[in-house]
Amino acid sequence: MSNPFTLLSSSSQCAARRGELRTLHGTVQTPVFMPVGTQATVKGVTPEQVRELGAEIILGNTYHLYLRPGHELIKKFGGLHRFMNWSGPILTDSGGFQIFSLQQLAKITEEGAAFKSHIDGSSLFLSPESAVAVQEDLGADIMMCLDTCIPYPADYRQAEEATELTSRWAARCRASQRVDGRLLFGIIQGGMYHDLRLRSLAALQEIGFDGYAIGGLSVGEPEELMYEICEATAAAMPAARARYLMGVGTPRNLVEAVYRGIDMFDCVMPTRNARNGMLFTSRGRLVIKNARYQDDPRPPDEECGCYTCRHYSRAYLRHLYQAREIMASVLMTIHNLSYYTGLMAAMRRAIEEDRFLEFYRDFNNATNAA
Ligand SMILES: CNc1nc2c(CCNC[C@]34C[C@H]5C[C@H](C[C@H](C5)C3)C4)c3nc(N)[nH]c(=O)c3cc2[nH]1
Ligand SMILES: [Zn+2]
Repeated sequence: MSNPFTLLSSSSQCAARRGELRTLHGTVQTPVFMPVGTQATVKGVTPEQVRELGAEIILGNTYHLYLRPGHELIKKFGGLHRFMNWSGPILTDSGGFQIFSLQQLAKITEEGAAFKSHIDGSSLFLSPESAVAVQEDLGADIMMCLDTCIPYPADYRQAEEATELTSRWAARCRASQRVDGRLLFGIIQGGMYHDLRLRSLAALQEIGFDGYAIGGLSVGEPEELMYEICEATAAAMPAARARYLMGVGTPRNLVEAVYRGIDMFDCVMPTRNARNGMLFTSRGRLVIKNARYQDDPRPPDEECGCYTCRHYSRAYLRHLYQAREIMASVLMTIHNLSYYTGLMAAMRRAIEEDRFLEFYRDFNNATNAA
């Protein structure tokens, strides 16, 4: 299998690296942040706005689309790209995480995961084979194996059993995949146990995947522990393949993880927090409903060139938010996603110019000062 990832340059100072990932719908520059489009839309913004604010690839989800409107309907409409009018790459998660985060409703067996729909309570089942088939019906460019996301904390035996099941499911995902140029990533589990992480990675490499994800992090563990597991696992992952840290994270998390050699990220924070009136800026976070912004004429972030920062004041955004206007979510989502894509572009440039350590220090000084 040819390798879709090209390593363009590596920092001489740390594990940060600059690459590109070729997919059927275009090439993605890494490190990259992938905005989340849970139900076939990046909430509150059009695909044109998502493209305009700098996103190259978005994330969809098997679990939600499997439930509503159903992957057969989307397939009938030509797949997720046509259905949602997004012509760029799409990565879909397998649904493993949702099934386990809806823990109380799921029953895990060797065969797969039986669970109750959170929409109408109907009984559903996802096997490794059906999870891959649904992602193929959706037309995903990058698919994720069905895995068991180990909760935190978990004892060694629980983590070991779940990790070994994830490896057996990964082999079934790979074996059931159609040969049509779409990419399939394996997901490393292992809980917070280094030996299980290495065992999980070795089992996935034995099967062979187009890229590898670090799963089972950002599940409530202390940030320092997330960095420790991320660092040790990334260092053991094949340098020639893309590395995806699932569900991460805050701007600081992204910088710390790129420093440790991660290439790809997804997180609901920029979009979800925007809808809750929380803005990310180069000077730290800004909670727009705070009375201090009532007559503040400045844009959210004076160093940001996004549509929202070019045209609107904090006072106006606070007014919209207090008035529960739809435009509040639209404008603040545009800013937060622009901030995230801007941060990734700045990191890509810093790695290209081999000055990532300087970038890392400046970022910490700016956000610590806030
Ligand atoms: C937040 N921390 C975290 N996330 C995680 C995810 C989901 C990634 N985002 C996809 C997702 C998840 C939800 C919310 C949105 C849309 C859709 C449903 C797909 C992003 C994970 N997904 C899988 N398959 N396995 C994990 O171990 C895992 C660990 C995570 N740790
Ligand atoms: Zn902005």
